[in-house]
Amino acid sequence: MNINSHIDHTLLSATATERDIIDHCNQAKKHQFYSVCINSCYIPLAKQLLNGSNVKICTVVGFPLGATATSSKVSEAKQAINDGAHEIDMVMNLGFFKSKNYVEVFKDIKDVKSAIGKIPLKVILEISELSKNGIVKASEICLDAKVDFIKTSTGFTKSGATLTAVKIIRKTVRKNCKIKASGGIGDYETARKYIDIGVERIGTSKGVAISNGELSCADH
Ligand SMILES: O=C[C@H](O)COP(=O)(O)O
Repeated sequence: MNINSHIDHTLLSATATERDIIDHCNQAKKHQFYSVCINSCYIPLAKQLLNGSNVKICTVVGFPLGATATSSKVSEAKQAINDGAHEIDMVMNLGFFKSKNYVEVFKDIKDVKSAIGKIPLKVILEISELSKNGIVKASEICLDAKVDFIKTSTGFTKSGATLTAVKIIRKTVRKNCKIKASGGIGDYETARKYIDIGVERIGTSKGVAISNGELSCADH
């Protein structure tokens, strides 16, 4: 199984330089990752670097807190698509969610989904901040909003993806939504475990290590 085709090769650091982005995009082309996942300021540069390749551009919206106004998230998403993004990863409004203001959580997501049309939308739940019941409820809201992927984590909190959380999401959404596991996935064996339980996409800043791990496994 070619795990590289499941990887969103991620570089979301606030201090990422143009040189870093150039190197990142070159890695993505060399390893044929599904996409690069980068901050929106670098979409034009990535578009230029990836022109003619199969590597897609994914960016983040309302990242990493999810606490920006819905209108800001919509505007961010539209601008990103205009600049060349192929997929949008938005962060759910955790404050609204913990306030049990589920209608506003839904509207926040639905407004972005409506604004971007057929462009795939992934919604980041930030599972480290949620109970098991919270993961179920957030997944149900995402289902109602007809998002394309549910994504586990930003990678910017104390912990990231867990197999347990992915299993809860999958049990909730069944085959009605894809799952992206992200945050703390740094080696081939771990990435493979997520793929084996039905995760369609891996968000990771360690794509090269994972890819090399697959190669060394294949050699044995
Ligand atoms: O997918 C987005 C995450 O930021 C990647 O997290 P990571 O740096 O722990 O691989």
